[in-house]
Amino acid sequence: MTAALEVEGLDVRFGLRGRRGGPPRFVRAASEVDLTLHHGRLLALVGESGCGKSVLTEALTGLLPGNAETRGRAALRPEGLDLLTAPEPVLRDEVRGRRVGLVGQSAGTFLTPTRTIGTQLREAVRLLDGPEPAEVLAERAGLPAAALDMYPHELSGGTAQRAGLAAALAGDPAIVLADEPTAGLDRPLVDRTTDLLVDLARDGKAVLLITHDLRAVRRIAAEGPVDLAVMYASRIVESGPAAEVFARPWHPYTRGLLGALPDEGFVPVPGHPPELSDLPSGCPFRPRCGSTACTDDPALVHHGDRAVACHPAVPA
Ligand SMILES: Nc1ncnc2c1ncn2[C@@H]1O[C@H](COP(=O)(O)OP(=O)(O)OP(=O)(O)O)[C@@H](O)[C@H]1O
Repeated sequence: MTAALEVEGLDVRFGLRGRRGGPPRFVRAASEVDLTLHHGRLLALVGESGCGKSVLTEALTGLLPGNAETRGRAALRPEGLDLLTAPEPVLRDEVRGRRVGLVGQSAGTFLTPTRTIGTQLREAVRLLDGPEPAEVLAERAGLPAAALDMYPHELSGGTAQRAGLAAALAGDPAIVLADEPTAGLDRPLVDRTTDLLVDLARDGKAVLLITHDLRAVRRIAAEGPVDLAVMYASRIVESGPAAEVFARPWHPYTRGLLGALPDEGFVPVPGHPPELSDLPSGCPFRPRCGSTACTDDPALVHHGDRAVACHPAVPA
């Protein structure tokens, strides 16, 4: 497997306005995050709302707000350009759209309302020196040819999402970051969109899919080149080939998320995640975990192609 992007020890924290004279306060939105996107594979990043998933894509595209501070490294391969420290003109002119494509939630809302989809796609191709005409991009994104002559308000939610995906592919980026691309879509459209993302991975792209929808990930994991990373309270707590993690989840939080699926018992994970502005020391999952064998060391440790931040959880 060839790495397209290697993230090591990524910390993102946001400064909060504290009481005058009081200690500085921070939200820790990403803590010591290690993850690698590989050409030809899709990495699904899952976790409860507010655990830091979107902040990761913002950090990787230079789109964090002004009160953010980052540490660590996010090296674009092969040459190693660090996305965390690259100057904004480099990110704007060489990275966003050309090497890293971004598909957001409600991607269609990024389209200009007064111009047809075809006009906007052709312009994106021209500006990004894209190798494929708008018609081919539309086909790859599953967008019907007739949609090219339509205006954004004439598209259904699913078609608008595919138009956004086509636009993200205009510069033929090797990496595609999709942040909740299936939010608000019905089940057949969720399946269609996730299948398209798996197809992009099969074509050699490195795809990051951020989602709440574990059921959708389980479906594509059954046959696709799919890895899974589970995030909890700003940390990656488990990762590995998705089919293996679904078959044998190690971390109690991953087991809890799977147990909350409708056909797996529908039992929510008890309790609530901690405030990211007041993270406990040691394992952040401890208050919600039934284990009595804790070592209180939450570092993510690799075991072959899997990794887990819960040492008692690893089978002997
Ligand atoms: N500019 C900011 N200042 C302070 N805190 C912020 C800022 N932006 C985000 N956060 C906090 O960072 C944390 C992570 O946010 P993020 O949007 O990445 O969560 P998420 O896992 O993507 O959630 P969701 O699935 O609901 O989108 C949240 O607690 C959020 O409130």
